[in-house]
Amino acid sequence: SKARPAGGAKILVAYYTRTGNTRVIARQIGRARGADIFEIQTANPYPEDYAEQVAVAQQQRDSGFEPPLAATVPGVKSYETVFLGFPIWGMTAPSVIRSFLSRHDLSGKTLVPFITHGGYGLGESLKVLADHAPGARLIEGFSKQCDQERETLEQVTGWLGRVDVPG
Ligand SMILES: Cc1cc2nc3c(=O)[nH]c(=O)nc-3n(C[C@H](O)[C@H](O)[C@H](O)COP(=O)(O)O)c2cc1C
Repeated sequence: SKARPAGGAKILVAYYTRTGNTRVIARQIGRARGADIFEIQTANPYPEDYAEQVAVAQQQRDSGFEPPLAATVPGVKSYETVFLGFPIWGMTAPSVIRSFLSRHDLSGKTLVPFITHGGYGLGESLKVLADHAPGARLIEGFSKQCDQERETLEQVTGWLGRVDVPG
């Protein structure tokens, strides 16, 4: 646990990322507020392949599955404020965010979302937070459009189709 101003509230920054966009924001919040940082991870890794990941994410979203977490936050009770970060997947929060909220009691805490998306907005994600952390004080957070893996892959595929090299 990092040093923080005397009398300051204890802050946790918990985030999930696949391609690193959300991590950039998490680290900046951590630096600026002297907060503890926790990377949310699934016990079983998701597919590396983008198309496979989209299919898994959609299946887990539609079935309401909560994938097991690799680890939980030690001493979550001691935090007064939780910044919670994630990308938008299939117009909502990734399933692992529901797992996280089910496994950590955030009642009485201030919950501040920070969300990255590929251009289609926040979808159902704020409702997921309200439903799965009903005792938390959910305040307006931060959101930002970021690079999309799909777009990068399409552009690279297009470019490679035009590259005239042996092999
Ligand atoms: C499985 C999957 C589903 C996605 N679905 C959406 C979506 O519904 N709307 C959207 O705007 N972006 C969508 N994206 C794009 C991500 O939200 C965006 O690239 C985000 O910044 C990724 O954050 P990260 O680098 O922290 O993983 C999706 C990405 C993935 C991998």
